[in-house]
Amino acid sequence: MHEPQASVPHTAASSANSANPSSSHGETLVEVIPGGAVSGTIQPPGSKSLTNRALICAAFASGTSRLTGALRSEDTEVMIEALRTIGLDIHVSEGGRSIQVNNSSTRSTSAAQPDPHSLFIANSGTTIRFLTAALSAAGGRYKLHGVDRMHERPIGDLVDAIVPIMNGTIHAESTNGCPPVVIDSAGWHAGEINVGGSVSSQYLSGLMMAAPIAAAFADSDSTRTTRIAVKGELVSRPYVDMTAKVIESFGGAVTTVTSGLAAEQTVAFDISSSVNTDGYGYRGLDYAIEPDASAASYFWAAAAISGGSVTVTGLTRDAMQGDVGFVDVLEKMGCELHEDANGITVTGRPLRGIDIDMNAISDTVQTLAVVALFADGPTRVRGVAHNRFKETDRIGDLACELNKLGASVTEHEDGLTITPPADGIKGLHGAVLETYHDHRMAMSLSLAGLRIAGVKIKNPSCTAKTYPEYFADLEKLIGRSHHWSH
Ligand SMILES: O=C(O)C1=C[C@@H](OP(=O)(O)O)[C@@H](O)[C@H](O)C1
Ligand SMILES: C=C(OP(=O)(O)O)C(=O)O
Repeated sequence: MHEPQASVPHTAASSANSANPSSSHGETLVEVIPGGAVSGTIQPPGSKSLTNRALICAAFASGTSRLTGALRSEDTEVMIEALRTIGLDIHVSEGGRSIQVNNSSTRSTSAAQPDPHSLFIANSGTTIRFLTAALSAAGGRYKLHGVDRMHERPIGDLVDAIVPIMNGTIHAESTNGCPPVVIDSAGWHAGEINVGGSVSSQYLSGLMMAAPIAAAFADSDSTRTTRIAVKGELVSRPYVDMTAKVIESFGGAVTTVTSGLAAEQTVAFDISSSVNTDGYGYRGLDYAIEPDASAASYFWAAAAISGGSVTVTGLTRDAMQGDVGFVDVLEKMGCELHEDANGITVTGRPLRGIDIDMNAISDTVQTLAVVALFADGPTRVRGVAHNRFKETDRIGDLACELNKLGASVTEHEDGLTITPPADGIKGLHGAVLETYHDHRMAMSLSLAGLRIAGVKIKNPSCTAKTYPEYFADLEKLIGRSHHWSH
């Protein structure tokens, strides 16, 4: 797998609502046809973050684990393929929703292996960060590499955190501490870990999940507690709380420490695990995965933009994913919310611009930015400097594309201000928009087409990273076809 591949539908070309193809430059474009209020009920596929966490824990758990409601997409496929490469027996069924991880097989994590395992992880941040930590703890020789953009996404803070506690060598090969990552490890030794948290929370999450793996491979201890302290700021905090919950489901224990820390340490986590008789730090189990809350943001946004009413089922405020908090952002903008045991409904109302810190829910910034085009005044997004290190620069590139639609978007070091035209929607117009191989750019920008004619999204198959069926699902929800052109 080298370039994202999507099973995208080409249905609209023959539909009554579709227009004629408007581009013939050899590129695929998708255009959502403007129409009325979007109302309906939908359930997105499983959470990427939970699927990849559960896969890591299951791979180092005793016995068999069965994950249900899992996500099948490029980001989870590269994780599964990497785990198979090191010897895991993984069966995928029910269209990817069910994943069985059998741990009766022998993992190939011996430091004596002659050649490093070559693990291709495309552009999956969770996969490379979680595996770097887990495999350095398990021991063995690996080279983790991906697409060009992955080799520009930082991992230096994670490598620097591992060096002092690992027996062996680990280094990031590209400039500025970016992948490929080369590991030659005989496992971790005991000791406190310090990690930077200002670029990505995934480093900390990876180390937390790796701690029970390291304990399992230690000769002497059958129980071990590892302290992992964060130096300075910690971004995307809800993902760390999610990590703690997954670790606990698979048999570990996590305690949050906020006092008695050294200078510069802002928070620490004590991860405890006991190694069972099979020699694993985790215990296999049946594990149900929530629908993806970041994916849900597009459908809630569709209601907000169009003045409709959309229910996303399978997600409530009790969800483990912080991104369900996106509904509160929409409420702040004027939308109405309704929650019951079944899910959360957003009903669109006249939208007002807001000033909001989105550090905790940064994957929904692009969704919000598109909703903000239709508000009565400017929206200022703060606290998301880390969005520059994702699939693309999600501040600069986002501002560039929104400006093409007629809004006035200013870039700040930590976010952006989206100012809709003075004459509102009349001042917005269609454009051909770049997606920068960023699934969230494609999914969010396409929503502008719900109310603006001629919004054409380039290379929509990049949604395969986390949501291969996105445009098919959107089409079902909005009840009319979008139009494809080549
Ligand atoms: O831990 C996770 O599952 C994730 C953490 C976030 O990354 P950062 O911590 O880099 O913000 C988020 O953007 C990503 O999509 C998934
Ligand atoms: C940032 C993202 O992914 P990752 O960091 O896991 O590649 C994302 O899915 O928006």
